[in-house]
Amino acid sequence: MLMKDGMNSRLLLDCAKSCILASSPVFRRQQFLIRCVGGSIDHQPHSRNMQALRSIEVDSESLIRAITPALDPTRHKGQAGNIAVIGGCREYTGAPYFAAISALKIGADLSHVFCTKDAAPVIKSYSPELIVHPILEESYSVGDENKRSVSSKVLAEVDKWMERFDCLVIGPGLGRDPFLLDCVSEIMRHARQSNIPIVIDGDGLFLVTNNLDLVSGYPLAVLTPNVNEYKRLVQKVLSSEVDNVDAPQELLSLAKQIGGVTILRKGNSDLISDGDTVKSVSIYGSPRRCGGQGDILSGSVAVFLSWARQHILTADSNSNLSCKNPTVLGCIAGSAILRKAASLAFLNKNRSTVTGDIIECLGKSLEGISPAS
Ligand SMILES: NC(=O)C1=CN([C@@H]2O[C@H](COP(=O)(O)OP(=O)(O)OC[C@H]3O[C@@H](n4cnc5c(N)ncnc54)[C@H](OP(=O)(O)O)[C@@H]3O)[C@@H](O)[C@H]2O)[C@@H](O)CC1
Ligand SMILES: Nc1ncnc2c1ncn2[C@@H]1O[C@H](COP(=O)(O)OP(=O)(O)OP(=O)(O)O)[C@@H](O)[C@H]1O
Ligand SMILES: [Mg+2]
Repeated sequence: MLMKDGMNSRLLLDCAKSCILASSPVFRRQQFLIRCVGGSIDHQPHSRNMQALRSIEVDSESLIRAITPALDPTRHKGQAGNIAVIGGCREYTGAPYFAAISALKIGADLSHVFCTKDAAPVIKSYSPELIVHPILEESYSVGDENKRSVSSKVLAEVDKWMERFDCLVIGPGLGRDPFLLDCVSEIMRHARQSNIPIVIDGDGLFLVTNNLDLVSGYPLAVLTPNVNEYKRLVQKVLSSEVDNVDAPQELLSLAKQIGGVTILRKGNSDLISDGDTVKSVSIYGSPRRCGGQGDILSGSVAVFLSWARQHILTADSNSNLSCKNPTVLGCIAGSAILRKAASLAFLNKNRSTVTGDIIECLGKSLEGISPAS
């Protein structure tokens, strides 16, 4: 293995782990299967693409060390982050929980969930750590004549808290009920007026793809599409099918076309662009694809984005970060921490790894890069 300039021992350890795992028959079979279905699900099957990805790979560990705040005894509750997840309905209670608890496990001080009335007791029962607001309503529980008043009530409830949040995560487990999505559109408009960053995932992406004006031209918006969500976004915005040969260029065009929002395209490498620059995070994660990993990512990105914003505001001009966009920095850091946690969880649990196991490794994953003391 060649030692590159500046490659530290941790990176070498990562490479060594990757090599050991890459030589295992199960993992090789997995990679083979992924390549077989290549074009449609994987955005790095082509050698041209792989070369391009290598050239835009970032040193995520240095970046994480730079933006992670010290555990300083002079700081008070809230200064390390107050995050709100808007999601959780009759069908889905796991996704908002995963996103909100991940924010706390990364190091945010407070994590809220705004969900439907049915989902709230369930989410509360998962964890006393979360602050759960049972305020959203779906069409089945609201008569047509009440829609306007219910909608104003929902918005007033969220507005009471809005200014206190460092970032909103909109969409994990939100569902697709039209009335609920109308209310969430209003919440997004208010967040935007207050200059609060928004991470949009899951059903939030379903909403935004059909209403691009909600995020278009808002530099504090982050979209985190998975393979299906990305396909829908490309079809809608670029009026074409996904191009797996020149993935970075396509992502750049997409982000630019939506007015400079930041997009994190999830896959075997995570690709990030704000329409100006493209970065890749390819550090080894896990071959396990259990549902919920995207939810961990959205909660993690929200915290790192808030920290990056704080860092940029307070750092002197000598700060040696090559990129100064907090949304891009948040995406890089969130992706790297999730992938490291997934790899740690997989080392212990192998095929039985589930999302909860990965969440339990988030702290260790960050500690390995930026120790608390
Ligand atoms: N433990 C949990 O609680 C977890 C909950 N999760 C939550 O699940 C939600 C969906 O996220 P996902 O990742 O399954 O969406 P995705 O890959 O686009 O779709 C897959 C296929 O399903 C279909 N489809 C989806 N919704 C539909 C609907 N309402 N009605 C009809 N069809 C629908 C979809 O169809 P299409 O959109 O292509 O028409 C596609 O074929 C989201 O809120 C997420 O946060 C996850 O985070 C995992 C852990
Ligand atoms: N093929 C892959 N190889 C390695 N890692 C991957 C692969 N696909 C996704 N990941 C990792 O898993 C994370 C979540 O991506 P995924 O596509 O599972 O999101 P999702 O479908 O939105 O998840 P969720 O089930 O939470 O909705 C990505 O950020 C990436 O780090
Ligand atoms: Mg998802």
